[in-house]
Amino acid sequence: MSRVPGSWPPVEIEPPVLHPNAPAPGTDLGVHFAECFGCGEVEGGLHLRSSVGDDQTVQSKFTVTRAHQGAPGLAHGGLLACAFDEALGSAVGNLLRRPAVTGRLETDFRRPVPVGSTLYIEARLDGTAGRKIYVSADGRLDAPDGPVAVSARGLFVQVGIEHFSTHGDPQALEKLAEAQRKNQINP
Ligand SMILES: CCCCCCCCCC(=O)SCCNC(=O)CCNC(=O)[C@H](O)C(C)(C)COP(=O)(O)OP(=O)(O)OC[C@H]1O[C@@H](n2cnc3c(N)ncnc32)[C@H](O)[C@@H]1OP(=O)(O)O
Repeated sequence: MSRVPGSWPPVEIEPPVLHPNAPAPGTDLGVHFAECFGCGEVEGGLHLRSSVGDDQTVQSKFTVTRAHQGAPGLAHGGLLACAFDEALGSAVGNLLRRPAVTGRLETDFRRPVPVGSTLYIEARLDGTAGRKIYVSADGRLDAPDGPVAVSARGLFVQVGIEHFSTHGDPQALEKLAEAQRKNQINP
């Protein structure tokens, strides 16, 4: 359920088709990039942890610390949006294994998220339309069946791998690709 007006996805979509090498339900997805603010070992980062769920979902967990505050004792909304960007991106990257970036991210903040609470995020693939990949997620407080505190929906746009080398850090990208080849993760 969303408070954002308009139907979702906003265009006619194809059902998502999982990559043949997509990890099976239950697989721990680990860290996709050690310096990622969402899932890496970054000081003050979100340290979000994800695994594959059933029915084309990724389940993620993120514990709010004092480093994530906006108002005293409460999570900053922008950091919560970051957690959803990561969780949605993880669903796209791991289940479809198509290189993609966030084009649009909408968030509904429905309950305050206190420091010390853990957000249980379920991200699901909604559908694709050419290069456009539609995903959505709910984040529940302190338990997988807790009350929904934040909902999000996003459009990811498939890009060529040159997007990352042209606009990012090609050397770091090559190092990451090498590590992934060794671990046999991602194409
Ligand atoms: C295992 C991996 C785990 C990864 C987890 C990490 C998750 C974190 C993900 C991120 O945060 S990525 C970083 C934040 N995003 C960016 O930096 C993207 C910056 N934007 C761009 O680079 C370009 O705008 C973009 C690649 C998204 C699109 O540019 P393009 O020139 O390639 O495509 P174009 O603008 O023609 O858009 C393609 C389609 O998407 C649509 N589109 C793009 N942006 C849109 C938007 N904002 N709203 C609605 N539709 C949008 C656009 O209308 C069009 O629709 P049609 O095909 O129907 O014509």
